[in-house]
Amino acid sequence: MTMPIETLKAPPANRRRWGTRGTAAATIAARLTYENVSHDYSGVASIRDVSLDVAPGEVLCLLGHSGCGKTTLLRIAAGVERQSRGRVLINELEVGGPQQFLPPEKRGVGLMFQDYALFPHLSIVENVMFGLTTLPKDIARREALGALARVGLEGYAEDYPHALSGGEQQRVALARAIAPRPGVLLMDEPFSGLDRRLRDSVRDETLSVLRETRATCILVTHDPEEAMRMGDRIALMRRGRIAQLGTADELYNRPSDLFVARFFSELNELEGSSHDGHVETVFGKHPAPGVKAGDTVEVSLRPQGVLLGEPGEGRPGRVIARRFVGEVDLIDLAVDGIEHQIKARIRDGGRFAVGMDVGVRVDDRDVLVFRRDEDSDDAS
Ligand SMILES: Nc1ncnc2c1ncn2[C@@H]1O[C@H](COP(=O)(O)OP(=O)(O)OP(=O)(O)O)[C@@H](O)[C@H]1O
Repeated sequence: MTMPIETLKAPPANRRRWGTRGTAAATIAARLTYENVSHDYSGVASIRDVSLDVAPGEVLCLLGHSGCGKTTLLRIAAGVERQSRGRVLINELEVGGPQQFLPPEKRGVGLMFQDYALFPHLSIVENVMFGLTTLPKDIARREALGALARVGLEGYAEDYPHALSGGEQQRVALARAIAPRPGVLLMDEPFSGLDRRLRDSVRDETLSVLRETRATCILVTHDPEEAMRMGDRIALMRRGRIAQLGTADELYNRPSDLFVARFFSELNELEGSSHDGHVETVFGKHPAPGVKAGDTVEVSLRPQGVLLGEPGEGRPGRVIARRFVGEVDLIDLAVDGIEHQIKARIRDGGRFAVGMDVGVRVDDRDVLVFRRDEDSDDAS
């Protein structure tokens, strides 16, 4: 399509900037609680007995593969979906459950969706005023302009959504979500429509707006890095349940099972024998607190924990393939005593040419040991 030349002119520099930090209107953060919530769609379970307490002002990331129930859990808190069992409470008041069911507009909950859901026929400021219908019009307009100023777009108040880039529309959607000062803000994949280059700065600015508003926030994402950057805690979901709840550090360094570990990193599988307090692999002994001799164990090795050196420095190995992927090289290795190839992520890996003999050691912090659980598998 040919665009008229005047619509192609570059945006003024200040249009790319967000507003002044510290100027977003603060809210009274609320506590959001799910109590044994389950949900079925036509008899098929999508949420299974989820209990979760989100503290006032906390940013909690709901993380998981497609179809694991993240959006459904969000919709249940918003009141746009009615759960089959269990209760949702805001500040200890039942807002969805057997006693009462409050509609979305009565819950003090703000929503922000992946597609931003701006109304094309309303101007930017009218879009932001949309959730402020209980206020007199002049006050609603002032609040909306204040929220737009915080995201750096007050100069575009009278424009229409189609004139804005995807990143700017995202900022309008954020302004609209915070303008009514919700106690709880629910965000469904709010950055997924943005290109990678823009995403990092938009995430940081959004987080800073969230901190200023002090709203309690649940943010849905399928991207582990995003969850680690944004969340005070992460709830990793699997098939309608919470697989693990904790800080990024806890989930990454102390994953409760292989599913959680695999979500955050590619893994090499190793044969290992169990002993009291440690396991033994071709790379030697690795600490494994809680493991007893004779336990059936699954041993995995993160590619970033593979250390390469001169032949003789560790287990004999050979470089089979190498690919430079930016910050690291991905190296496939044949290692003496292991039938399958081992993957390594190596900084400055250019010195390891294909065919070269190397010595292979491992960093024990990247050796993960799980006692085998008969029910465990890796599906979402
Ligand atoms: N309106 C619906 N009717 C029937 N089944 C549904 C409906 N909405 C969701 N489901 C099913 O419920 C399960 C959970 O869906 P949900 O959208 O909550 O997952 P999700 O983790 O948000 O996935 P995605 O990341 O792809 O959005 C899926 O199996 C999905 O097919």
